[in-house]
Amino acid sequence: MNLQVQARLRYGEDFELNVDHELPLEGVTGLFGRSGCGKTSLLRLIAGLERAKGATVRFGDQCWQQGRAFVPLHKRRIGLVFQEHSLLPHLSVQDNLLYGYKRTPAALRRLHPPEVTAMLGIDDLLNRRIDQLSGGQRQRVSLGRALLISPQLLLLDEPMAALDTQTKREIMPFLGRMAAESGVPIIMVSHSPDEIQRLADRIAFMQNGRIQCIETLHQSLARPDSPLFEDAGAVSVLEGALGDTEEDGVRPFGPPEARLWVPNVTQAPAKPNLRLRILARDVSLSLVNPQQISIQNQLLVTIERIDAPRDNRCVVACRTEDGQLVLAEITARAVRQLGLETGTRLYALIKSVALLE
Ligand SMILES: Nc1ncnc2c1ncn2[C@@H]1O[C@H](COP(=O)(O)OP(=O)(O)OP(=O)(O)O)[C@@H](O)[C@H]1O
Repeated sequence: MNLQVQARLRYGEDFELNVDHELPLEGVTGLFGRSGCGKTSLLRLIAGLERAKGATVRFGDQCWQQGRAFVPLHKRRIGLVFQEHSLLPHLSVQDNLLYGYKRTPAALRRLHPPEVTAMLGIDDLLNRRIDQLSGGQRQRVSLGRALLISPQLLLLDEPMAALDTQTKREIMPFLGRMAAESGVPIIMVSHSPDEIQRLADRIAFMQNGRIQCIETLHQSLARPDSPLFEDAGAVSVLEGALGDTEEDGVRPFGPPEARLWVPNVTQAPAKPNLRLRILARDVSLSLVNPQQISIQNQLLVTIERIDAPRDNRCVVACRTEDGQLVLAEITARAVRQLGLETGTRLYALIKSVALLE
């Protein structure tokens, strides 16, 4: 099922949103781009908060806008969460959560308070007033309230932008869990590569009011000029199962043929599907199997691509034995001296990994 959006929306002389795309309605789609590129405008158009003349917005086989037809926000059954929470300050957490739930016809309710409060870790807060909550707790309640109208679609406009780094880290696992467990497709505005790498399944890259392309996260990370590399250089995101902590305090990640070890920074139970981020500059390459070396994470890989050098450094894209891509950033001189080329089998030595919970 797809969301079809075709619209032109002009603000004064300087900005025009001009889109004609279909977004798959499955998992998390990130709308990514610089400030002012039109992400929020597109989200408002999808929500029905903005009404562009002549636009078409179709959700699967439902027509939300076309010709004279226009379905208002409250009839689109969309859950909305913005940067700043929009909770009702005079009501308790419980009453805020139930506000939309009670107004949703019983036949349409698919998500219910007990599962949503457990998913977002807010069971203990139900009797508090909104002004007795931290910023992160308020955003979790906002997410809960949006989910409890059993929406067909969740629209998140930088829900973590107003939070400090520590609180963002605290809320990220809840957002991830919500995306995986609620079954509701999510469109999330973000200008943070970090958030996109953690949460998105696909990304619509926006620039100057247009969608440049829509790619899966892995397609985007496989191209050398990915906009997701702006912050920290080239990055790989591996997906795999996280095992239980072993005696010496590390946890296995991924299948035996592509096994990595991660420090036990989390008390999280073993999980079948988690993401791990590796910065390309933290990966070295070796033609021999290094035995006496302190780096524990060594993967047998095959070179798939060597990018043209930039500032005398090359990104080498390597395929792991379980079919994922690990990027290594090494000097052009090392590429030459080791005689590296497409198809070379060698070892990727990974100095540091970060779990994206
Ligand atoms: N109601 C409005 N009237 C006039 N101009 C507007 C209006 N809303 C947005 N704009 C302009 O349209 C452009 C796109 O804004 P929009 O908020 O969609 O961008 P954005 O990508 O979401 O930015 P940010 O990441 O900073 O939130 C900006 O130049 C903005 O100033």
